[in-house]
Amino acid sequence: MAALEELRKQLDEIDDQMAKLYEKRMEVCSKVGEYKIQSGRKVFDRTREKNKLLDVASKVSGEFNKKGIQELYQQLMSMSRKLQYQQLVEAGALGKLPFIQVDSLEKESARVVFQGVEGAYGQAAMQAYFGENVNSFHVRTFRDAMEAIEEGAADYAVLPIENSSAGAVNEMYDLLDEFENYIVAETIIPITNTLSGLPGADISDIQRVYSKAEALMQTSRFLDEQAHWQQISVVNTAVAAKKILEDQDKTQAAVCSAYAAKVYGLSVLVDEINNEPNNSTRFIVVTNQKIFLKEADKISICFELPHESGSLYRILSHFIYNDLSMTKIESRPIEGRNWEYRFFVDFEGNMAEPAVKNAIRGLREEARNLKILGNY
Ligand SMILES: C=C(O[C@@H]1C=C(C(=O)O)C=C[C@H]1O)C(=O)O
Repeated sequence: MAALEELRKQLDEIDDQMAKLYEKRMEVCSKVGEYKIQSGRKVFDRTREKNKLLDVASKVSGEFNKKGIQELYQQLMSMSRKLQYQQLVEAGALGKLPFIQVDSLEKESARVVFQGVEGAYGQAAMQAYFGENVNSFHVRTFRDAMEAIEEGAADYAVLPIENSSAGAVNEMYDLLDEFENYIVAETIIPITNTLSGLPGADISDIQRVYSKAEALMQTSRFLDEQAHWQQISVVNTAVAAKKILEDQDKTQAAVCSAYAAKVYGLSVLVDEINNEPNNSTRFIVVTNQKIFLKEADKISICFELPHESGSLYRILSHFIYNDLSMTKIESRPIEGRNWEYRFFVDFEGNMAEPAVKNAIRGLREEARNLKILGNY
């Protein structure tokens, strides 16, 4: 016991020195920051940091210590950069915001596009955000919707980005990177499947059930209880509902939303037949203008990283040191570059806040092809 106390005393003495040296180092870094503000030089100097890591590693012995001191210095230099970015913010040297702040969106006169057909969940999400009387049209694919926005054929698109049980809609992430369109809002709607049939039909009449394959799977427990029901897959839940109306056959039913049932004049025979209750989908509202709402509190970005050990760690440190809470991270393969990835990160904040400006500044310097997908 006495030996431990003695050793800890030694550690305390060393740490006293280290703390003083840390403070001294940061003071010098702050002078470097002032110099950079005056001279307009960039905060991050990749070559200098690389050399510094080699230099400190050469001053200690053994692989374990070489790695350890490099890790320590990566952290020290990251903190030094954070301090300098803060100085830049305080000196007002961060320039204009990359997006224009608006008080509200012009919802009434807007023309909005969704993917699918009448009665699709995308339409329900659109109406949840823009109201039932919205001026809208629909297109066949997500890409068609993104093109309609880019060309200006529509002011906004409402598109799914994530389902609570099935996860990310991968194609949307790729399209957000590819197109110069931006997220301005999001809306979450419950995805509650029903069994719907012709008015007057009874559940005992049913012999065939139509729906999209995913919806048949999401409701498999309910459907499989009726062993004699034939399950038939069609392209869309709303298409299934439409078929029931057109065929006028009481033995047929659709697995679709209550909304699609309403659109095609069907009766809900059994409500909420999902295996998983609380199944919901998050939809984003996309436009071709770089705007954000005053009360926006979430930012989505994407970036690529150099193939180096620690590069993701260094990027993520910008969130930590600016006290920003990261809410989501996804990665997608980069087309044409096997086993390289583009990262998509959501974090809390508004672009007008200094901490966010600070983080974006740092991220832009250190990540490749940083793109701000929107603040909403
Ligand atoms: C302090 C500087 O700024 C940054 C931080 C460094 C450090 O803490 O040693 C090194 C290079 C820069 O990325 C500098 O440019 O010297």
